[in-house]
Amino acid sequence: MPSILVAYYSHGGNTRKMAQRISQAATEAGCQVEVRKVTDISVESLAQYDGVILGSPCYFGVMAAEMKSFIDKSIKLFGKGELTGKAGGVFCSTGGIGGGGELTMISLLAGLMIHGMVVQGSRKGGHFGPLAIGEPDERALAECDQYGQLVAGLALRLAR
Ligand SMILES: Cc1cc2nc3c(=O)[nH]c(=O)nc-3n(C[C@H](O)[C@H](O)[C@H](O)COP(=O)(O)O)c2cc1C
Repeated sequence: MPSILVAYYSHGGNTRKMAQRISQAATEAGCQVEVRKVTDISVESLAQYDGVILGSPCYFGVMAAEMKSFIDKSIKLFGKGELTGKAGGVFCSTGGIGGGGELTMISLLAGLMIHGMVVQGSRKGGHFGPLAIGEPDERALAECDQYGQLVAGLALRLAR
């Protein structure tokens, strides 16, 4: 069974709620999933998973500093390509439409892609990943469900 880490930063709880919902959906889709706050884990631990999903609130149009610091520290895994070929995905919580949520997700995706990860997009809803405006509502939670299933499906196909 492929393993997935959902690693997030959250101060107010909105991004954490998305992380939990994505985790639940990916678990139901057949993966073993762990949810962790980025400030509680080491970057070295990333290497043990088949997939990694990163989530951050949008702060001043970009990801939170705690998440950027975590991604920067992942340079330790870059040299040997320890994340290359793994499944990846992202999500974001923002304060308002046009507040930088998509920019935040694209920069999160860049972090995964630069490691050589295979990232999941979406035809429906948020194309770059689930995006919540404030506390995740039913629309955002449905996107989290769909996205958790998609990334789990990707991890399952890559593990074959
Ligand atoms: C320091 C800070 C900067 C923020 N900057 C933005 C911003 O540029 N655009 C926006 O839409 N929301 C912004 N917000 C709002 C947060 O993205 C939003 O409240 C989010 O849901 C917080 O997620 P959390 O509950 O997981 O911490 C900012 C919030 C804080 C605390």
